[in-house]
Amino acid sequence: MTLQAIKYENGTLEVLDQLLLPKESKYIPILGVEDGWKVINKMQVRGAPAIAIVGCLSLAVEISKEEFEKKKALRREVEGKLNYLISARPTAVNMKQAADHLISYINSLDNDESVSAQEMQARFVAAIEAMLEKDISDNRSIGEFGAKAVLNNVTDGEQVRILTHCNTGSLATAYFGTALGVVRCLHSASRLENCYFTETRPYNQGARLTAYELVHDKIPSTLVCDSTVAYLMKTAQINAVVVGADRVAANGDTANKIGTYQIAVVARHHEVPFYVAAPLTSIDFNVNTGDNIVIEERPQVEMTHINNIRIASPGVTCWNPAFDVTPARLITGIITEKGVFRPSELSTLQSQLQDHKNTLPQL
Ligand SMILES: CSC[C@@H](O)[C@@H](O)C(=O)COP(=O)(O)O
Repeated sequence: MTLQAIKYENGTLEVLDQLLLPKESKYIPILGVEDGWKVINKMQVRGAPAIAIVGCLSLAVEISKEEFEKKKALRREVEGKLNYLISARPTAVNMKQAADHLISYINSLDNDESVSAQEMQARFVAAIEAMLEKDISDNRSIGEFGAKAVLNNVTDGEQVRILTHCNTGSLATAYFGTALGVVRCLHSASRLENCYFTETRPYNQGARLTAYELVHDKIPSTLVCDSTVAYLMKTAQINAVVVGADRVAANGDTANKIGTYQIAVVARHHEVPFYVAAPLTSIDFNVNTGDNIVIEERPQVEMTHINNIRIASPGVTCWNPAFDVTPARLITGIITEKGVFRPSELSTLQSQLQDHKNTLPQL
């Protein structure tokens, strides 16, 4: 049984507090948008797809409790609150894509005179609830396409050694995961020899969260320090690197957890294929290249302290960017729910992105 970080049922939402993991598994009740914004901003919930799902579900929780006599009032509230949720963290694009789509949807319901205020409210909440199921099925497809791509490069029956970074599993998505979904698929096909994964300083998504998931699922795995990657590739014959994404630019440049770029450089040096696994909602066709992606900078205290204990010398100055951008030329393929694409093929995906939008409630 894979971990469930987001629990939602009939207008009630709880999220696993990822700041307490692995010491404590405690769920936080989310009573509305303000709670949703806080858990995202404090990184109690993190990972691009999970941020979007929790943000939108927090809105569903809030508006489910309200009564709207006028459709315009509902539309205004939805638009204002979605824009507020986008501001919780800037780099991952999934919340923004979800907000844009939901705003178009609420506008279309508002303009449709046959739809009452109550029906508009119910249909809007149902549209958000559908995101959960869609994320799970997209992750399964990403896992299958990714496993196939990795296995294409090895002989029949050979087991593979994968390296991943950060946390991209059930804790970062609705369920199953993206890059970690690929690892899960390889493992269930008995084709995974080992999954190596980095600590991912300073928030330690690897040591705390990926370790928690892999141990929980009994997947063969080894934790390495971030600084071990080059030596690992020299000595362990890694078959592929698979990482997630927070925002993929139209040219394929990819923003992901800090440290991803240096892993891609090392992978190229050692001729190891480097894959990005991400749903279509992580691709931002409005941004031409990675130079235009805003990189979030986090508080210094995340570097100087671990669990409130100071590890860095007092008075030191820190720089704590949460993400970096891997240039498209270092990326072998982008694994999506529609298949694996070279960065140069991304433009052909734009029409499929339109299909994806059409699978959500018809506008
Ligand atoms: C499926 S999660 C993909 C990315 O969001 C993930 O790799 C990552 O960088 C998460 O960063 P975080 O700062 O923990 O939200």
